[in-house]
Amino acid sequence: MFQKEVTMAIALFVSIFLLALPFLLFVLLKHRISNNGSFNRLPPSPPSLPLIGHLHMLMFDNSAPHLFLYKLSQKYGPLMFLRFGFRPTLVVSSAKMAEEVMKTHDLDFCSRTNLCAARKLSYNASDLSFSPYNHYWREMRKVCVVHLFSRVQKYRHIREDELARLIEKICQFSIDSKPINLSEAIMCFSSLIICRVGFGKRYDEQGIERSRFHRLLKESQAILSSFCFTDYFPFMGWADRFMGFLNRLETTFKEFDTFFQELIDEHLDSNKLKSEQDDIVDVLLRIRTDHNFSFDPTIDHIKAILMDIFIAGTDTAAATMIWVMSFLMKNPKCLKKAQVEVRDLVGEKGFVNEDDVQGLIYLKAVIKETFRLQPVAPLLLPRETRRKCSIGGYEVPAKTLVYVNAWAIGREPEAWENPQDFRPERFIGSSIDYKGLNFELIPFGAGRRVCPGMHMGVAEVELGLANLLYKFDWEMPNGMNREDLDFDAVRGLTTHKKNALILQAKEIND
Ligand code: HEM
Repeated sequence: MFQKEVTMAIALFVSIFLLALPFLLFVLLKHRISNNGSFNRLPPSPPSLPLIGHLHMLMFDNSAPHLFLYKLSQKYGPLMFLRFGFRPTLVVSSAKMAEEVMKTHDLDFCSRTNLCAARKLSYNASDLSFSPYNHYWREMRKVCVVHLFSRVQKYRHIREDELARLIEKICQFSIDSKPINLSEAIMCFSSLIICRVGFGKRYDEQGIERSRFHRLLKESQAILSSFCFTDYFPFMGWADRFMGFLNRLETTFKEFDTFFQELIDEHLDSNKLKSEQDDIVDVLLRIRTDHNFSFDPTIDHIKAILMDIFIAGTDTAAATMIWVMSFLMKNPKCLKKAQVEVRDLVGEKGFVNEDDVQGLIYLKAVIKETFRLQPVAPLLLPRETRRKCSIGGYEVPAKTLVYVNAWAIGREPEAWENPQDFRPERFIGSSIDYKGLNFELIPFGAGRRVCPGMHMGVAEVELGLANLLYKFDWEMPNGMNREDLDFDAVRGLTTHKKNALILQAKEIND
């Protein structure tokens, strides 16, 4: 899809290029002059074409963006400068440079860029994920961390309840000796948790509301990873309109807005605001009136934060669980070790709770190793430089789009002994963690923009996996063996496994 759009973009360009050539040469010359020759000090860059820069390279490469950028960085180094249309882009591909960007120069690199779809869906960047670094973001993030993201323990009963239901579902497949589509079951588990935590609702698994929720989630993910001309060529808004992108964006936004408005109205009507078991909509409505903001918070601000939770919180945890289970299936020794650990620790109790999970050293190491090899947001979220700055001996212009390639960093030979092995043991007894302090492992990012939902996501992943390993033995379905398991990924905001993980579960008490 993305490639088709890029091909059309290039076709359009070829046709207007010759007409616009004199004007473009003038703009280019002016740009060089205004940069005062600073082009010489930019990080290394592959040869580029006039106007489109390096966009054509994306077109001729079939791989996902993090793989494409990784391959290029092998040749041009850990700091690489690209230009996608009119947008200067910096690609960071080593732990050392990531530390420069997200720690030493975090204040210069901690803004977000103004991308067309993200701006619209985030109510003009009134959320946390896509807001530029400014006073609004600082205040909103502080309030959300204190009142929302710190409530991990409050939602423990929801996670444990949904897990019990997931286990029941898998047991049924096990009794019927039928293989289960684990990808689907885990996605369902994760989205039920986020709906209950976020909106206080348990959507019926087959219900209309649930399919509405899923359709909106899929559409928003697709739109956010689609190619939009204006993001790279500011004067090409007409092309987005012509290709129907703006209509699609407007329709999706309206559907979202209606969905959130209905949720908010229901919460206001049901007068739940003083309830003990309040969900995130309740909390947001309450802090809107109780907290002394320096700006006037509106219902649109609340909707924007809900959008964040909806998009950032739903499938990240599920994708992580699916990748971990895939890695374990491929590596039966690791699977066995993880199962022995959890069964020894929990004994006959019948269920692993969140306190038990704290004692699981090997499983935590397996999760870290999976994050090293397959972070679910391999390019994190793109950042933008707030001003011209120097890094690694090079100069980076203001308003440069910055991609930190966490996927490339996880495979960096300098950072790991034998980076090609699968070997969770490397993390046992090691102080390396994913909390944003060790730049060789940054699946949640680092610095001011580090993921605020990390603890919520990890709680769900650890609890879910511990129980899947405790309750069941896992085998490939009839006719398949471990060699058939692939690790192909679909490109998108979150990297999902391309082919569903279908396994045969066997309850250990059988
Ligand atoms: C395993 C699960 C998760 C992973 C791997 C993950 C990963 C990430 C990454 C890589 C970023 C970008 C960090 C950066 O730019 O440096 C991010 C940002 C963010 N995440 Fe997560 N995330 C997860 C779960 C969650 C959950 C459960 C929520 C909410 C309930 C959430 C909310 C957010 C928000 C709001 C941001 C934007 C922060 C900002 O720009 O200020 N995430 N996440």
